[in-house]
Amino acid sequence: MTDQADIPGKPTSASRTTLSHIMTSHDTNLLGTVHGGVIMKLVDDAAGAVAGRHSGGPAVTASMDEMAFLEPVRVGDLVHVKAQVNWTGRSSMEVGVRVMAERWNESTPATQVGSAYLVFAAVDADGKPRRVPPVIPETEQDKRRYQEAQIRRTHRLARRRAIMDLRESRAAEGYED
Ligand SMILES: CC(=O)SCCNC(=O)CCNC(=O)[C@H](O)C(C)(C)COP(=O)(O)OP(=O)(O)OC[C@H]1O[C@@H](n2cnc3c(N)ncnc32)[C@H](O)[C@@H]1OP(=O)(O)O
Repeated sequence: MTDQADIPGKPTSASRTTLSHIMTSHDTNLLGTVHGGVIMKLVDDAAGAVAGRHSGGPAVTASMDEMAFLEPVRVGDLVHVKAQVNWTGRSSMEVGVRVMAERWNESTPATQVGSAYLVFAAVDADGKPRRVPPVIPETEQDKRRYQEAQIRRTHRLARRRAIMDLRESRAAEGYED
């Protein structure tokens, strides 16, 4: 991999994307509202487009966390999935997603119905991580999101390290689970 300092940065706005979709009866759960998995698919699609655009090539979902469903989504809702790169590491990008919904045939303002944070890894033709351009936050909101993403990154790594340490110590004590 080349040194990241060689890769010019890209502003947040260069890859920010909105994916819009009208919910139909095919999207419902047994309660009659829209299935959470349908929303998660749209979230992954929008975030994947952003990660691909920012990194200039293929990118895969490494994790999805903090998927929050704030309000039920209904048949006939026009859903807008807004995604942007919040933060970049060496080969990974945190993409923040905000899910908005409005009635498809009414001019009332859209309300927020969900949010999520996903980590994508940019990969080469062999599926190995490759370096990504550093994201350049532009607005104060972008800068806040960058700082918050760094906090989430620190917590993800600390949680993973703590769990690995626990497993290693249990294995050393002879536990086989
Ligand atoms: C768009 C789609 O639908 S893709 C389909 C679903 N996704 C997939 O199939 C991906 C399957 N997973 C993989 O291919 C691999 O695990 C990869 C590419 C994500 C990571 O590969 P690894 O060999 O573990 O590479 P490595 O440990 O160097 O991680 C690469 C980067 O991803 C980050 N990363 C890896 N796993 C995770 C995770 N679970 N959560 C958050 N970040 C992660 C690392 O911190 C690292 O970031 P950095 O380079 O910015 O420091």
